[in-house]
Amino acid sequence: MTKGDTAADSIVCSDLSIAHTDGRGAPARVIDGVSFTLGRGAALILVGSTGSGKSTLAAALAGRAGNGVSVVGGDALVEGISVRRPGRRHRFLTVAVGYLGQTDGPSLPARLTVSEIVGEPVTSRHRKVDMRALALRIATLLDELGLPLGAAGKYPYELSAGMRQRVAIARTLMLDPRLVIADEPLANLDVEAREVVRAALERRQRENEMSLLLVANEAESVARFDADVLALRAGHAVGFGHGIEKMTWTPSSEADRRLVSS
Ligand SMILES: Nc1ncnc2c1ncn2[C@@H]1O[C@H](COP(=O)(O)OP(=O)(O)OP(=O)(O)O)[C@@H](O)[C@H]1O
Repeated sequence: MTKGDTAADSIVCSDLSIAHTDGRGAPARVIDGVSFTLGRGAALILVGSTGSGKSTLAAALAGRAGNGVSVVGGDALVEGISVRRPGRRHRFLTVAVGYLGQTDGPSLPARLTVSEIVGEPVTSRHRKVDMRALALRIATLLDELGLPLGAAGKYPYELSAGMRQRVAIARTLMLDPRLVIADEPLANLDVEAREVVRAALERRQRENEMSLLLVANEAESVARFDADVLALRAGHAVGFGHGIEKMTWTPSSEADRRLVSS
């Protein structure tokens, strides 16, 4: 597949297993045999208690699994690219998929301005950059996300936690990704800012058929993005359905059900 092609589905995850190794003992499986399909322009919300593997799965699907994390079974095609063996197409995967990690907002690079942070996906990939066009694009994104005029020149320490989170989201959207994978995108946001972020994502879903995979333990986003819900417990899929009401659960998943409906 070249950059212009579009895979029929955004994600086809087939019996995927992922392990963490700390360099000492045997690898520990943190995702075990997970399967699902995310269609073009559709949304999937990952739910589950802490440590259930949501962040590990999200990062691996985005091609951003860290050191010591590896696919040990099955595979996932993300925008047509195997996350198990992406090879030279890893670069394309990171362009096609806008990724927001759980700590991206709180840990923005301290020495860069907001403008440099949001523009980095462009400046790090292209030798020649039209700086005026880039500045305009950054300003438009910041404005869409409700950040004040003047934020572009500020450093992370000058911003509130909610502003930093929205800067990280602007960076995620910078390259107009086909798919956004975002780990707790609404963390640190007040009600108003949550709505601004949901609107920005939903508009791209509706107008550009951008697909969404979100880690989010909250019901409002499920309805807003008309999402499928996949519940994880200890790396296993224990519930799945379109919207919370229509989920099918494995037996003995009472606690997981309460987590989703709360
Ligand atoms: N770098 C790592 N090395 C070894 N084990 C890890 C590493 N990162 C996470 N784990 C383990 O993998 C499992 C899944 O963690 P993960 O962060 O993916 O879960 P989560 O559902 O996203 O949790 P949370 O909601 O707290 O973010 C946990 O048991 C965790 O301890």
